[in-house]
Amino acid sequence: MPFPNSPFKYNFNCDVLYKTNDEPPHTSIQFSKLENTLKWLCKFPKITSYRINTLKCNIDDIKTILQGLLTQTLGNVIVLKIHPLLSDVLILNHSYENKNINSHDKEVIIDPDCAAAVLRGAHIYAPGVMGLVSGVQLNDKISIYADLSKKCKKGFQKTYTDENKLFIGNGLVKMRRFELFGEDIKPSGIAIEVTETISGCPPIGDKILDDGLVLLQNLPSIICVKNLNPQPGETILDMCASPGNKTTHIAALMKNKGILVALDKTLVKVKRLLKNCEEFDAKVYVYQADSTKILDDNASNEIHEGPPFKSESFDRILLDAPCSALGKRPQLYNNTTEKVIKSYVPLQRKLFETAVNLLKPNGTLVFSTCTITLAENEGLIAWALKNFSCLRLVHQKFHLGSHGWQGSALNEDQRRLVQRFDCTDNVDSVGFFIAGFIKEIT
Ligand SMILES: C[S@@+](CC[C@H](N)C(=O)[O-])C[C@H]1O[C@@H](n2cnc3c(N)ncnc32)[C@H](O)[C@@H]1O
Repeated sequence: MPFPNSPFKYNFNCDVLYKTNDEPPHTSIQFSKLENTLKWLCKFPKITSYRINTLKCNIDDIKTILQGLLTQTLGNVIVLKIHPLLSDVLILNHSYENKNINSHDKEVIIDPDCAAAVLRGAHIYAPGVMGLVSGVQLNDKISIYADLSKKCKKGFQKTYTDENKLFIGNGLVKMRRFELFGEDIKPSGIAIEVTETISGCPPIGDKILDDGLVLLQNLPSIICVKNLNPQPGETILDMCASPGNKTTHIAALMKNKGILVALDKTLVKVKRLLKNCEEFDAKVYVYQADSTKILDDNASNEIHEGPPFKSESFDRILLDAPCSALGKRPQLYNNTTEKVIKSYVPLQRKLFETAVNLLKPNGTLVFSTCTITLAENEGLIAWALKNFSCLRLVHQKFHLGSHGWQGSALNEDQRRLVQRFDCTDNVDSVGFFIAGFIKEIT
């Protein structure tokens, strides 16, 4: 099948992307804009970025190791560079697409989420495998197909003939059928080692992730923390922190000096956050908490002892809010609904209000989401500016995205201060939004 034009299973009114929850429906939405956005969501980014953990290593050493790995895997095709503006980031441009790679007779069928990870450089882990033709042996060459209908039954053993089967690359078999499928079998580990994909992204992602030296992290996420601008010795709060990709970056920029508190609502996510902080040698005070309920002016505990906290406790706060997460790329299958997409704004407003109260005068608040809807981004910022007169929207030093969308939510000047990563920017990364505020001294 040709590459898909939309990740969404259900059609929804495009207003859900292009208007705030408070506005009446637009009449003038350009449908070509929607079409471009949906196509862009399905496509893989042409850039891969790695953040180096400066608490444990230096970028030149890691560049040499990674370039060695790349050369070993692909020859000298791809050159790794230090990002011109971000001294702790290595980037790979793989702007060619491997359209002409040949397929093999044997095939493996994987689910769409696993396929999206493969297109970004991951190998295929056992849980992502849906079907594998019978008779394959270890190290057989095999072609990889994504099941975009999500109809393939686990353990399927013939050639899959569904019309929504998408060829995404080739690999080598590392697990056989009896190791993958069966009533009592809960397989783990790499099932297929990917050798080439249609995205051109080199399959080295997983090999470097284990030891807390390097993180495969999208540029907008990195820029978000750079704009928070954490300083050694400060008191900083990461309100929605798990898995900790931004927390560990904040700790590195603070050089582990000061107080960094990271919270998440869910216990399993807190455990993951703790593990990552440990792996990255990041000094972080981690707690399980609902960040809408962490403000209490009668609190008598020290900040590093965890919530609740008094008003004006923190120099800087990151609110990387729970959101509809529509910015992930590539996205090959998404069964979300209009109702779910619209459900995040009330929670984001509560979290935001708590953040404003917890911020010291002159403190910095960064709000971000990994989604593209107007309501959760420009709409939320317009609401914040209307309700918190102490807040001033500020210029972001690292501004690589495009400006905010036109529409009733923000005026021209305000739109220039927020940054949006979507199909209108020059970065070609994932969908993301960042706004930075200073709390004025009143
Ligand atoms: C976008 S993710 C955060 C990603 C993280 N900042 C990173 O870069 O690795 C949002 C997180 O918010 C958490 N969350 C949702 N509601 C919350 C609440 N009321 N209080 C605290 N955390 C919450 C979710 O469990 C989820 O882990």
